[in-house]
This record gives sequence, C-alpha cells and structure tokens, in this order.
Amino acid sequence: METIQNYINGSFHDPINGDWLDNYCPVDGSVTGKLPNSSAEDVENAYIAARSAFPSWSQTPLDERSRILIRISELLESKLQDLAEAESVDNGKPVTLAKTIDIPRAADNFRFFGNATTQFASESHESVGFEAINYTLRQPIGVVGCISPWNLPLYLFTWKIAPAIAAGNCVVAKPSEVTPMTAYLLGAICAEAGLPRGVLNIVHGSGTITGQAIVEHPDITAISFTGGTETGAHIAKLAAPKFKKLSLELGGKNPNIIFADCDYRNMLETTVRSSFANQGQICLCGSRIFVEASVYDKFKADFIMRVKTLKVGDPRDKNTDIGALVSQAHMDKVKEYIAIAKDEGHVILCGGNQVVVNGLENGYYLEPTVIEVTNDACRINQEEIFGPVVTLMPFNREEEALQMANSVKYGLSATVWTNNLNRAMRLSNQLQTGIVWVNTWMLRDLRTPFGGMKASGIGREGGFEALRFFTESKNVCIKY
Ligand SMILES: NC(=O)C1=CN([C@@H]2O[C@H](COP(=O)(O)OP(=O)(O)OC[C@H]3O[C@@H](n4cnc5c(N)ncnc54)[C@H](O)[C@@H]3O)[C@@H](O)[C@H]2O)C=CC1
Ligand SMILES: O=C(O)/C=C/C=C(\O)C(=O)O
Repeated sequence: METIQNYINGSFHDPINGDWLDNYCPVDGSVTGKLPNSSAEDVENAYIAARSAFPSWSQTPLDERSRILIRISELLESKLQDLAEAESVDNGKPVTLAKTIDIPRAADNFRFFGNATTQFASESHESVGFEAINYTLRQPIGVVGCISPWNLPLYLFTWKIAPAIAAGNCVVAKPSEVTPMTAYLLGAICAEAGLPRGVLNIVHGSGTITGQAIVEHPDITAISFTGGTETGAHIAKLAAPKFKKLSLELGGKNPNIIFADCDYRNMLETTVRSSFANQGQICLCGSRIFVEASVYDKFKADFIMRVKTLKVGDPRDKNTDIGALVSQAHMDKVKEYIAIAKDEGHVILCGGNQVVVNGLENGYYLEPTVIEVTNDACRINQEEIFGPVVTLMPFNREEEALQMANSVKYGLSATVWTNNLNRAMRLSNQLQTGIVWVNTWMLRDLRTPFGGMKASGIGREGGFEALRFFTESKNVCIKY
C-alpha cells in the first residue's frame, strides 16, 4: 500500500486535517494506497511556499531556469519504465502507451518550455511623430494554479506546470484525485533536478475540496484547467468575480470526416487510433465518424473487421491495445451511453459489452464499440462519452458533413480525410474547432496554439501562447 503525500516547499507532508482518499487501480479494481484529501489549509501552506519562492525564481536568469527544466526532462526520461508502469496502474492504460506517449511527452513538455523561455520575446512600437517608444514587458504573474484531469495524467499535468515555471511563476498544482501517482513522483524528480523549493507545490485531493480551494484562493490569480466542460463552467463562475486569468481546456465531440478520395489505408489505420487510443479517453478522439456515402459500406465493413482485432486486456501485456477505463464510475457512465444508444434504436455494429479479463475480474474493461446512427441530433452524437465508443453515419455532400460537424456545442478538434486540396482548405476555414487535422490525427507540434472553441474552452495552450497566458503584459511608453 502506497501513501501519497503533498509536496510543499520542497518536502512531503500529510494532509493537515488527516483526511485521506483511497487510490483505486482500474486494472483490477483494488485499492493500491491512499492520497491526501487536502483542505484549504494545505492549499494555503502551498500558496505561502510559492509566494516565498517567487521573488527569487522570477529573477532567476533564463538560462538557469532553462537548465533546470531540461534536467527535469532528462530525469523523466531516465525513469521511463517506472513512470510508465505507475501511470498504467493508476489509469488503466497499456504500459506500452504510457511508455511511448505519456511519459515521453511529459519529458518533452519540460524540454520544450525550457528552450522556449529563452526564445520568448516581447514587442516594441515606435510611436512615429510623438518622439516616443513603447515596449511591452511580459512579467510572471506570481502564484498560479494548475488543475489537471485523469486521462493523460503526467502528460497534461506537466503541460501546464512547465510553461508556468518557465515563465517565472511559482505554482500550486493539483492532479486528478483518480490518478495521483506520477504527479507525486514528479515532486521528488523536481527536487533532484535542483528546482528551488516552493517553486512547484503539489497538493492532492478531490476537486470540490482541494481544487475549489485553489480556484477560490484570493491570491492565486491565474488558473489553468483541463477537464470536463461542466467543471470548467463552475470554475469560470467562481473565478469571474475575482477577475482571475483563466485557461480552460474542456471536452470535445470531434468529427472525423472521411471523403472517398482519401488515402484509404492510412485513413483506416489512423481512424482506429483516433477512435480508441487511450480507451477513447482523449478529448481529441474523433468520436463522430462521417463517411461519404459512396465508400460508406466498404468503410463500415473494413472498420468493424479491424476494430474486432483490437485486444482488450491486461495493460501490462505488450499485445494489449485497449486497457481498462479509469474508474468504475466512468465505466458506468460509458455503459449508460451504450444503453441510451440501444434505447434510441441505433445499431451496435460491434462491441457494446463489458469484458471480464482473466485474473483481473474486478477491472474496468469495455469492448471497443461502434454504433451506426441515422440522426446526428441524437444524444450519443451530441454528448461527450469519453470512452471507447464511436458513431458512424454516411453523408452525401460536403455541406452536409460540415453542417453536422459543426452541429454540437463543442469545438475542440476535427479531422478531414481528402486528397482534394481545395476542399481541405475550404473545410478547414469553416470548421468551428480550435484544431483541424487534414489526413492525420494527433500530430502535435508543441509550438502551435492548442485549445477549443464554444463549450470546449477558452484560451490556448502551447508554445508562446502558454508563455503569454502565464505572464502579464505591461506597456511602457518612453518619450524622448
Ligand atoms: N480533457 C478533457 O477533455 C477531459 C474531459 N473529461 C470529461 O469530464 C467528465 C467528468 O470527468 P471528471 O474526472 O469528473 O473531470 P473533472 O472535470 O471533474 O476533473 C478534472 C480536474 O478538475 C478537478 N475538479 C473537479 N471539480 C473541481 C472544482 N469544483 N474546482 C476545482 N477543480 C475541480 C478534479 O479534481 C480534476 O483534477 C468525463 O466523463 C469526461 O467526459 C474528463 C477528463 C478530461
Ligand atoms: O496534446 C495535447 O497537448 C493534449 C492532448 C489531450 C488533451 O488535452 C485531453 O485529452 O484533455
């Protein structure tokens, strides 16, 4: 049994009120240990540590900040196997996925922002005719809050922390209470890398107690959050009267639009991935598949055949494609949507059932599920399921596909498969999403703006956008 502790001011602490949560392992449903359910007092201690560290950290030369961030990145890489196993135990994802995607990306996040901060620059404006020059300072905000979800635990936790500290802020961060382990391990790694104490403080606990205490703290003036849309709306409501800076990366219900003229093999293989990677628990997964009518039947047959080959099973087995869903509660939610689909009269083309894995009978496993729908307005095409469930629907005209793609309240990402350049550019202009992938999916260049429109959030992460978020700009006007 592992006891996870808060990491505050460079050392590990139990929660002040002695309140703990169980940490469940989705692989077999067992309790692996406990984590603090931190109170506002713990958050206050984390804040005080961060505030004390700020004057020195914000004045630390960029080269030195960069060196420490890159050292964290190297240490993450050197502990790849252990971190990948820990992520898999906490989250249920295949170890191979954590090893090839989650942990390398966490390391990349630190390396990228360690380098980016040395390249970040501000503007100047010569006020011609006024004998004046304006220049913009981009100063760190102070103490900022980072709150992350359970689907890509270390990947998304570090995607927020790395730019925040690279920009000179000190951080109070909370990982999801469902997947706390790799965030806990990160504390020791940061200490080993020489990150001064108090720069990063990690408090564990539930959203409604610990998370909310961070959002409501009067002096934590910027919040970067990734998670569900409802939680994002709640956080926005709390933060608005306090005029906090907010970055909200929320849910998605992303269209995957397939035209007959695409590179079929590449599309088919990528669509399997964009549908079911990480058990479909990525906000960017293409959960609504729209296929041009002339290739619909062929695609349906090929896709189902391919999906049926996916192996659901023990996340530690290197042949496993689909591991466990993150929790009993989440699996129940996904199963409920499958039941809704049946009630609404849609056809389950494959999957739809819970899987009992030999030796792991209490784990949370579901078959990859493909559902044919005839009406885009139905609940399973409008609401975020966030699991291994996709819908299929044919379309006849480009305008029809576009209309359906934009018909949801979300606007995170879209994928378009076509070899017609004009069409690709036309759709890219008109899709109401923050990200459009053409003939690919999840190809990530960390310099690009990342985030959604509509109910998928506000603000953009990534590259200099993140460094802008984590700094206040101040204009200085000098008359000469
Ligand atoms: N990136 C994404 O798009 C994600 C979307 N989701 C969606 O959200 C649904 C709910 O999943 P949850 O785990 O409940 O996500 P959530 O939005 O409740 O949790 C995300 C993070 O926010 C924290 N949190 C929750 N309530 C809070 C509050 N009042 N104040 C501050 N922090 C708070 C949580 O502790 C966690 O660290 C999922 O079924 C899925 O549809 C979930 C995770 C990631
Ligand atoms: O690649 C990224 O930066 C982000 C990927 C996925 C999410 O943000 C998510 O699933 O929440």
